[in-house]
Amino acid sequence: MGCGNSKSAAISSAGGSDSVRDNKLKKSKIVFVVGGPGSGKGTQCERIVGKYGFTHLSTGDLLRAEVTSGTERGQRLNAIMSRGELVPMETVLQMLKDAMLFKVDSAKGFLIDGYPRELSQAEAFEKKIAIPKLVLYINASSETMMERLMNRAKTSGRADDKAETFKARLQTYYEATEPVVQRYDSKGLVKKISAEGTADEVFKLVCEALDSLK
Ligand SMILES: Nc1ncnc2c1ncn2[C@@H]1O[C@H](COP(=O)(O)OP(=O)(O)OP(=O)(O)O)[C@@H](O)[C@H]1O
Ligand SMILES: Nc1ncnc2c1ncn2[C@H]1C[C@H](O)[C@@H](COP(=O)(O)O)O1
Ligand SMILES: [Mg+2]
Repeated sequence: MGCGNSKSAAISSAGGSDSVRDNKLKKSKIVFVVGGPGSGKGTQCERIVGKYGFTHLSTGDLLRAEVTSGTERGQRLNAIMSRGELVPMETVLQMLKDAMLFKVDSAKGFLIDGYPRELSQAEAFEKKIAIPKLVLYINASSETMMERLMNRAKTSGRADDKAETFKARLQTYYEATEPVVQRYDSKGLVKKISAEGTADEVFKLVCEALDSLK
């Protein structure tokens, strides 16, 4: 895959035994970026990378790369994603961990965009990878998200940028992902960002939240 997230690539990049590499991950600065479909997670992550030099990993991008590679697994994933449903956690967590291991030596911190999307994903990540330092909750109304996605659909080529799929994704988001925000809020880790303004305005709020991390 484009980001080199295969097990062997991860091993040759990070060096050391499995437990040494796992320990490096455990100590890394991890920020979850959570929000509804089209809220602007990817847009803000791009800007954060520019200013803070974090490594951005989007689970949606990792999955789409697998789809593009044309494997049988990619075809199965594509069918699930086109329906607006979540793919099995084992698949996405292994892809994510491999991608993190590949970058662990050079990353100043990780922006994990689109994961966790359900409570079981949060629990598995904490058990197998690390506890996040912060959760950036990118919050926009369903009307704003719909409008943004319908705009993106004109150029994105994404199979899930359709009105019907948006409704399913939104339902998945409210039912499965919002409880994740509540879980981390109760631990004091959530910074809620209003994403209704322009991308520049939202970025200002994001920077305030990230600066509080130092
Ligand atoms: N603050 C903003 N104001 C207006 N448009 C925005 C803003 N932020 C993002 N957009 C636009 O909205 C669309 C969705 O943004 P983006 O792809 O960043 O969302 P996302 O949360 O990553 O979505 P997904 O979950 O579907 O991957 C894009 O076309 C982007 O350019
Ligand atoms: N963490 C995830 N778990 C299950 N499925 C996922 C995850 N991240 C992405 N996906 C699937 C389902 C989403 O609708 C699509 C697109 O993701 P996005 O983050 O919106 O690009 O991929
Ligand atoms: Mg995105």
